[in-house]
Amino acid sequence: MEKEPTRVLVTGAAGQIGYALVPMIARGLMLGPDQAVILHLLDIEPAAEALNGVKMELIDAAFPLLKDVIATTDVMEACEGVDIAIMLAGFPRQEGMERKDVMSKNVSIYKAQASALEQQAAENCKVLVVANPANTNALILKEFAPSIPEKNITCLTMLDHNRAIGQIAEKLNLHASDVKNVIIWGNHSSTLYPDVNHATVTTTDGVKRVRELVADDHWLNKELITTVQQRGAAIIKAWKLSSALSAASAACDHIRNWVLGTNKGSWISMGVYSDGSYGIQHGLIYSFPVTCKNGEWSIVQGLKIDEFSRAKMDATEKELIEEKELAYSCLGQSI
Ligand SMILES: NC(=O)c1ccc[n+]([C@@H]2O[C@H](COP(=O)([O-])OP(=O)(O)OC[C@H]3O[C@@H](n4cnc5c(N)ncnc54)[C@H](O)[C@@H]3O)[C@@H](O)[C@H]2O)c1
Ligand SMILES: O=C(O)C[C@H](O)C(=O)O
Repeated sequence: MEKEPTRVLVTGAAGQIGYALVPMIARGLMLGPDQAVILHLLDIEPAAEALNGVKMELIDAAFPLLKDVIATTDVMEACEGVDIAIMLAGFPRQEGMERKDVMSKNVSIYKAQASALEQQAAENCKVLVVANPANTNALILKEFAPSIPEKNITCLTMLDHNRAIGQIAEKLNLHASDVKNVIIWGNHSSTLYPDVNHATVTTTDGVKRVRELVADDHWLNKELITTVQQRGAAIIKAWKLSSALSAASAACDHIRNWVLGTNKGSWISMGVYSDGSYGIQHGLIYSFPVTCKNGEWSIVQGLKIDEFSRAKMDATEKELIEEKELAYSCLGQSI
């Protein structure tokens, strides 16, 4: 029997990540090659014509898995019955800005859209926030949509995870698929911590630890960390716009792993609700290593954390606590 189509909401769908992402979803890159989809595309009134253009192109591509496209500027209509919500809506930063500089514009969108999702989405809707500041937007969405289970609200750090893998693969002259189990801890910001202490590489001589194979602590503890932390800014500088195809691809990786499960022996990084694991403040949306099974993520437990890692994990936690305060003050509310 044919599976029911999955309804996928993409907010900010007329923007540049939206334009890269919707064909990936319609081709089955997010939910698999046997899962039909109905796309719900939302943008604001000034972008309505562009949104309609995206819809026209989706129809013209005649994707076999795409059963329908709803393109609207009405948030309540867009959220109706959705099983998955990819939140791109917001304003990207420009050269010279930190991601939290777009805070005041963007958090208010997440407060407003929280109640639409709460009222209209399917019961177990999975939410991925991509728009920056991603962790704090997700936190605001969670706080203003109290009936959505906390486990269903996540943010994207898979792009940073893939960036770290890409850098290690280049350094070792291997393919990205040979590298696994890097970790992104914390905030999707310039304080994020790419941890390679548990990462491994598959070589013709078997599985090796990244630290041993790279054998260059200066590169691992300094250059790699700074490159991943600053990669978003480097792309804005080079391309004049923020990353789009890699962000869209990472969003597909995040949802695919969450819904279909992580590969045996591998984890991914996801910004998720902290249950206090690794001493991180309860309730923050913090990036952890997670495995996924039966549509649920769980934080990988028991990893050894050295002093260097602890300090970096605490610094990015501290920034998230400050961002939470700033977000509430932007909304004119106290925590
Ligand atoms: N987490 C990550 O790894 C990551 C990676 C790349 C980009 N981003 C962020 O993703 C966001 C989107 O980036 P982009 O390059 O596609 O930006 P963009 O400006 O091209 O697109 C954003 C779209 O959102 C729409 N929008 C604004 N307010 C809205 C609202 N209230 N409801 C619905 N739509 C609304 C805009 O009209 C626009 O079409 C930015 O905040 C960017 O910084 C995050
Ligand atoms: O850096 C940005 O502002 C965009 C995005 O968050 C990225 O990491 O590429």
